[in-house]
Amino acid sequence: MGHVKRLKCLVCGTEYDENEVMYTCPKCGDNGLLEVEYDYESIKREFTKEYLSNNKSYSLWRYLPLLPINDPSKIAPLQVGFTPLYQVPRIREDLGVSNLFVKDDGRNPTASLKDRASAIVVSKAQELGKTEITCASTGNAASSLAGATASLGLKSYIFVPKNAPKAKLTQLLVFGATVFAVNGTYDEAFDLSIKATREFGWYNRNTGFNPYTVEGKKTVALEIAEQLSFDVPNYVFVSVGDGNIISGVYKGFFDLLNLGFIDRMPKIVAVQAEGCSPVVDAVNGDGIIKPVVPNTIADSISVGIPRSGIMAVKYIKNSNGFGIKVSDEEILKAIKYLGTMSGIFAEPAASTSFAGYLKALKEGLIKGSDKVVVIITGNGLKDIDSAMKSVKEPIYIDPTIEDVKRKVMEINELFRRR
Ligand SMILES: Cc1ncc(COP(=O)(O)O)c(C=O)c1O
Ligand SMILES: N[C@@H](CCOP(=O)(O)O)C(=O)O
Repeated sequence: MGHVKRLKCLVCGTEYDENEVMYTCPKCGDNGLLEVEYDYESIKREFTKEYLSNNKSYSLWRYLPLLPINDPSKIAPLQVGFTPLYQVPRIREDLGVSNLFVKDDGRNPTASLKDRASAIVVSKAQELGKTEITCASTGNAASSLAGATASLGLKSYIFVPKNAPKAKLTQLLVFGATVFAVNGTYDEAFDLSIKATREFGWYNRNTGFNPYTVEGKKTVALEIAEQLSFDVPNYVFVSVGDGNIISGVYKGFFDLLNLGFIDRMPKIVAVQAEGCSPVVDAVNGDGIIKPVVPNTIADSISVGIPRSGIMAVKYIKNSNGFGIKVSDEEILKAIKYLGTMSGIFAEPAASTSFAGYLKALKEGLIKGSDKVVVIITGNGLKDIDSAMKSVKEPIYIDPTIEDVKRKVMEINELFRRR
């Protein structure tokens, strides 16, 4: 058995046994997000530094005692997690900063951080005997769910906006999901998937509904802490849509604090696009989420009604973090800068966190000596049409060495004139 003590409603505080409820608090309805609370004293007996040093698993299952899994024989087989934490030396030198790290979570099996949540939810579904799982998504959560269900032979029913980036749609189809391409927004797809859950009895993975997505996403923070030998950063920069990833980041560090692995919490920084910033506005304002009509190139964070928003705002404030907004132009520039200076390829929603870091540094909100981790949440290959907007066209040539020579001379001439 796992070490979950209870589920607690974030809104009214009612406590439930983990077998008592499946999704949100019955008293508060769809707003009643549940937090998963653990028996830290029993975890402490199992999960020690010695346990970690003897552990040969380099995936999120390395942290099994800290996860809500009761039957480890049911866990999903894809290799999720333990993504690289880079020191990015060229960027450090260019910006004159000494302590920057970039966590590349685009290196997960379906190329986004969402794999962490899907691994847990699908394993939970197996424990519950559910073979049909649904979710609403802008594409990444969906492809992670479809990949995880494919690995186990389960069925997935996916609701995505019909204009989701083609690579994300392609992943879904290749993984064999049943795809409902909704003539509407992600927010509409979300409501539809909840209705379908109630209609057909499918298990639902949706963020802000299923309490276990945060538990999967928190493993990114557990890894960051371990990769930094538990000397945690001052700041962690996270792109925000629904606010579920950032809640997971907080929760991971919070668990480690309660277990005595770390002695302070990093400040968690939310980054959103100027055209869709309900969480940042709430964090920097009165704390209340006001839904918006999204308008940003970063499709994955194009979320007008942040379903984990209440939790995200609470956690960001608890950590003494802050929120920052960036323009679409800054998001595209960050894709190019990160790619050119580190070899890391981020999709727009993922480069948003890095754009926020650059802006916070420029505006003096953080110092060059601060220890900072920027999380890259999804791979740039997910949305090459947007990435192409951040770069120039290639040099088109005839297949002759003369043409190559001519172009090289032109390039050298351009450099001389600069
Ligand atoms: C690549 C990427 N980055 C960031 C986010 C934001 O995560 P959240 O919606 O949990 O705030 C998402 C998905 O929502 C995403 O797919
Ligand atoms: N942009 C997200 C929306 C939902 O993702 P989730 O993991 O928070 O449920 C996506 O990737 O679809």
